[in-house]
Amino acid sequence: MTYLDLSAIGLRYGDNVILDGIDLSVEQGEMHVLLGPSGCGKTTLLRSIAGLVQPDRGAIHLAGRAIEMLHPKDRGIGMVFQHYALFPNMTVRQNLAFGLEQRRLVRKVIDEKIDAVLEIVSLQNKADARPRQLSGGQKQRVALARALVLEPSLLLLDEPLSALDAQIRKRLRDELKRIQRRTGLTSILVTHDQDEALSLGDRISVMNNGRITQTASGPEIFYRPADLFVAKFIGNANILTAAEFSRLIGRDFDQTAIIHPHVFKIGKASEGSNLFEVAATVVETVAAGNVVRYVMQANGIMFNVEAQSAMNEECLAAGTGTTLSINPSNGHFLKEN
Ligand SMILES: Nc1ncnc2c1ncn2[C@@H]1O[C@H](COP(=O)(O)OP(=O)(O)OP(=O)(O)O)[C@@H](O)[C@H]1O
Repeated sequence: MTYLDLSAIGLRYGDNVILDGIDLSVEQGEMHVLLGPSGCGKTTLLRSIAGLVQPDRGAIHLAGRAIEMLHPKDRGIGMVFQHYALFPNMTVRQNLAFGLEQRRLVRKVIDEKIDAVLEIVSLQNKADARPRQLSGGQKQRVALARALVLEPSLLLLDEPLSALDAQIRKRLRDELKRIQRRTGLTSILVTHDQDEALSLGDRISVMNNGRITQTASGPEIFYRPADLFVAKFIGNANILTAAEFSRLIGRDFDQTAIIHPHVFKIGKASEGSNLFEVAATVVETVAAGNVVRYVMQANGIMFNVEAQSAMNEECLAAGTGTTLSINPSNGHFLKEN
């Protein structure tokens, strides 16, 4: 069931079109990710939903109610930003109590709600700490708890992990997914990081120049990008023009081929199959833990190949000749303009 519905949202700043007629439906309980390069309008779209920016046109419905004319505080929407914006002189409990006190709830109810949400974000033992005594990851969990404790009907997350270092970022990413599943809170998360989008999003909308180019599940976006922009932005697929792919496989072909590096198999094709076989030369080898990444060349075309590596198994050295097989049904093909 559609829970949040955006229809024809448009916004200009002067002559610049920032949001160019955005239509988007988000299901109840969904974690929806807005993914796109810097400046494509992700944050502006998120702020439009929250009411912090007023679009020039379009309608926004949340749980069946038109909200585009409502004041931000009347929309029942929670927001978490990249920078935590916690009150530095207040404890974690006081930071969380702030919004609840404004709602004039009695102390006992406030404390119960705070305890419940601290348990969700695993910070029960930090209730009396001040922000300066917390790590970046813990501060961001407090910021998340502060939004959750107000029981919003929609949660908006604007690059919530991007100020954190790589290891904490990955841990908090997994935790965020767990918390979102546990609370069942309909959420929209903005990021420009494809790994984050693919691991967090039930569905992903890829944005470019104020438009949504594709909305689909992570695997669909990854393996079946709707256009070249999405193909280039997501993952590390080999993108070969029709002419290049024709040269590679030695047959006429009239579409751009999107072939992920792990789709190439090292070794001969099994007989009777419809696999293509090409003779290739290893140009470069990088052993990266459980995978080996190769740059290979065949018929004058360079491309990336990725193979699983086993312990005690030699990788192919640069200069080695090998045979590659490709199953075209594991590739994705786009008509050329
Ligand atoms: N108040 C404003 N006045 C004029 N232009 C603005 C304003 N706010 C944003 N913009 C412009 O709108 C465009 C979209 O900005 P937005 O912050 O939504 O992009 P984004 O996709 O979130 O980028 P990033 O990932 O870098 O945060 C940018 O070109 C930006 O310069």
